[in-house]
Order: sequence, then C-alpha cells, then structure tokens
Amino acid sequence: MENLLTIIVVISVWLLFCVAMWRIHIARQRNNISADTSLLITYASQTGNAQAIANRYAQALHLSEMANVVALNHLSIENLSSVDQVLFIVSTYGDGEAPDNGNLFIKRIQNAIKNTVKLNHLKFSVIALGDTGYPKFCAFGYQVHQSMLDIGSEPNNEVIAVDKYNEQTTTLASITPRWLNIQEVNETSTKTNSPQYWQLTERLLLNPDCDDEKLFQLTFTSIGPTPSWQAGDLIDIQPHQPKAVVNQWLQAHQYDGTQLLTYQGHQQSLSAWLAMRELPNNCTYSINELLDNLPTLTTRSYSIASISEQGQLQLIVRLLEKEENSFGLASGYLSNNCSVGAIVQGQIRSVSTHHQIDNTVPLILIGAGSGLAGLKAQIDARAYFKTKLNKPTGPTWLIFGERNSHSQLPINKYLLTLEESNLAKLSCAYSQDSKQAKYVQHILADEEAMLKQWLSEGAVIYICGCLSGMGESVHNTLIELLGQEKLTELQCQQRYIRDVY
Ligand SMILES: Cc1cc2nc3c(=O)[nH]c(=O)nc-3n(C[C@H](O)[C@H](O)[C@H](O)COP(=O)(O)O)c2cc1C
Repeated sequence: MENLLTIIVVISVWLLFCVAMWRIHIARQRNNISADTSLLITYASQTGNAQAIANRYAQALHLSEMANVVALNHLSIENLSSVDQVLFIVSTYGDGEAPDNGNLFIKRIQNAIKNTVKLNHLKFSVIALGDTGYPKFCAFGYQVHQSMLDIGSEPNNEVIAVDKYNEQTTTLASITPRWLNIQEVNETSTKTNSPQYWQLTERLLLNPDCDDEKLFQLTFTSIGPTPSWQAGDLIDIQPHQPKAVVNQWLQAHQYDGTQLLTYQGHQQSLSAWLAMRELPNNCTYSINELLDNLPTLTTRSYSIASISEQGQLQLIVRLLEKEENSFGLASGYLSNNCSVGAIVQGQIRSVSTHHQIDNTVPLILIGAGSGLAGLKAQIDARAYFKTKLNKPTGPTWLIFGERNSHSQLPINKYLLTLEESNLAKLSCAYSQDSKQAKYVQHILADEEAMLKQWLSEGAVIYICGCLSGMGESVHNTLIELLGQEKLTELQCQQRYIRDVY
C-alpha cells in the first residue's frame, strides 16, 4: 500500500514537472523570435489572406508558426538584425494603405534610417496582395520593398504582386519566390480547405416598405458537418450570374446552353458551367475552349453574422442596386436570384486578428447597415459565453446606424430585443429621421465622456461596416476624441479592431 502511494506521488510530481516545462517552452516561443532563426516570415493582413499564406509557408517549410511568423507591426529592427532572410507577405488596404497590423512598420524603418541603422546583411522578398480593381494596386507592398532598399537590404527579386488572391485557386507555387525552393513546398499538405456548400434556408427582408436599399438576413445550413468558425470570420461566396444574363449571352454568341460538358471530372450543362464565369462581350472561342478561357467570377467576402455553435450560418447583405433592375453581382445573387433551398458555395476564412477579444472586458461595437453582421456575431458569441457556458461577461455597448427608426421594422425590432434581454446597451443613429441626419460618429462625439470611461475600464472597440463613409468617419472622430497616439496604443493592444470593407 505504502509502495503504491509512493509510486502515485512520484508519477504526479513527474507529470507536474512535464506540464511546467511544456508551459515554459510555449511561453518562450510566444515571447521570442528565436535568435538562431535565419528566415523570418512576416505578414500584414486585414482580412486574413496574407496571414494564412504566411502560416502555409511556415507549415510547408517546417518552421514554427510561433517562432518564425510575426505580424509586421511586431517586427522590430532588432528582429531584423538577427536574421538573414525575411519574407514579407503584405496586403494593401483602404486607398493604397497598410493593413492595421502593419501600419507602424514604414515609420519604424524611417526612424532607424535617421539613426544611421543599416541592414546590409539582410535579403528579402515581398509578396504583395492586392486587387487591380483598386487604383493603387499593391501600393503597400511596393512601399515595404522600397523601405527595405532604403535601409540597405538586398532584394532577392522584384515585388511579387498577386491580384485577387483566392485560397482555392491561387497555388503557393505560383506566388513563391524562386530562392524559397518550391520543391519543399508541398501543396497538398498545406491546402487547408476543400469547397464548402451551404443550403439557403431563409431570407428575411430586414427593412420592408422603406425607400432604402434592401437589407436581407440570410440563413444557411451546411451540407455535411457544420465547419467551425468564430465571431469575426468571413465567408468568401462564389457568385453566380443571373439565369437571364447567361441565356442572353448564349443566344448572342450562338452556343447551345443545354449541351453537356465534362470539365475537371464533373459533367453539367454549358449554362450551368457559365453561371460561374465572366461573360465578355467579345468571345470567339469554340465551345470546347470556353471553360479553359473564361475566368471564374471572383468570390466576394461577407462578415458572418452568427457563430458555429448556433448550427447555422447567417449573413446580412445589402442589395446593391446599380440601375433599375440591375444589381451587384454577389448581392444580387444572394438577395434576388438564389432561391430558398438552393445550394451556395462559400469558403469560411478565419481572421485571427478579429478573434482576440476577451469576453470578460467591456466591448464597444460600432457599425452601420450590413455591418450589423459582424457586430451580431460578436453579440451572439458573448450571449453563448454567458447563457450556455454560464461564464461572466463584460458589458456590451452597441452604437449602430441605420436609416429609418420605425420600430416595426424587423431590424429595429432585433436591436430593441438586444436591449430588452440585457445583451447590449443600445445607441442608435438614424440618418433619415431627424431634421439633421445623425450618424454613429455623432454619437461618439456626444458620448465622449462615456467612451473614455469604458476605455479606462479596458474596453475593446470593434467596428464593422463600410470603410468609406462610416469606417473613415468613425476613425477620424476617434482620433479627434482620443488622439492618434492613444488610438495606435489601442491598436497595438488589439483593442481597436476594424472589420471594414
Ligand atoms: C476596404 C478594402 C480596401 C482595399 N484597398 C486596396 C488597395 O488600395 N489596393 C489594392 O491593391 N488592394 C486593395 N484591397 C484588396 C486587398 O488587398 C486584397 O483583397 C487582399 O487579398 C486582402 O488580403 P488580407 O486578407 O491579407 O488583408 C482592398 C480591400 C479592401 C477590403
């Protein structure tokens, strides 16, 4: 008996020792970029693409994500001094600007140059993500490249500019600089997702009988097991052309839409294939050349409005009306053309910078219109934490802008239930109601004292909605009220998070 007790005590002490050593090892990895690292991968990413690529490289090159991958704002001159090679993977945001987690880097390099620092020993490559639809294509990537030249580092190659990166269609091989030795990059082991399909089960118009652009809440269930995601994640939806557009195009170009075509192992009618393709005015391809030559429509990203624990995926989509009866491709597809019961292809994109919110601290949610999606997911996450897991949560303050205050509108009914069920303190700005239009930034200015009080209690600010207009006005108002320095400090502490598009 005594022997058995001794054995149990020895095993327990050994286990405790192992756990302690493991925790020390993890803590070290978190705090340090290891000194003997010769390659560092750094990313600046607003919506998760550049970060996902950085992690795919780390995986493919058998590097530690914790020790070798770092957000650009966390990359110090000392880190750069201690490595031989740096791979920058940076996207461009706003109007040719840096993503929020990379916006301190250029200044840091410029300051180092002023202090006569040189990084001559260092070689680097920049993979720049962007979209040619924006006037300043990959501008931030080019700025990073130039800054590194200015500080004396040697480029391995020109900037690799990637247009409309898509995890499903852009292979690592096609964007990898040659020196990284592509042989080592095992594509299949680093492909994270296979296509996901969702059935539309409900479409609810949130603002009926209004003159405004229509706002829809869409509910989907997953085909197959529900994948998991967190509040703050996005979904990349594959849009489809309206049927009438495909038929018109087929007729104009004299193709038979009913003809069955087999492509990449799947067979369906030409009409079905073309629904997902760009349809140019001039097209002289033979029917068998079409699928190799017409590009697939670019996916569109939407903030997810629910959490996976609810077992369904929700989106809140504003129908973009271009001219009478002509709609935005993706919003038209989701709001008009795709019938309830239809299957939609959509890939969840994890955005880890949106995840790091401690449920116990106060949360200030700010947004307008379809930005309700990202805010609702945060509220749902807190509600789940509080009611299902029985854990204490910090208070939530929702500052929200819509056009019409009519209390019978489903959107306003939803907002009121949040207050009634104590899920959030509510401050609404309605732009079309009062004599003087009111927007969310006006609420911030009116409630300056309360805003500062919440921040002094450790609040996180989370913004979701359109960047031009709401996002920029809120950003500028916060600078006026708090000062640029304080806002940068909040950003570095992950307490100012923007999910704006
Ligand atoms: C609000 C917004 C602004 C953008 N501005 C630019 C831009 O000025 N130039 C550009 O090349 N790409 C721009 N993009 C495209 C992104 O760089 C591109 O989608 C990229 O894949 C995003 O990568 P990330 O997820 O790592 O942030 C913008 C995207 C968004 C959502």
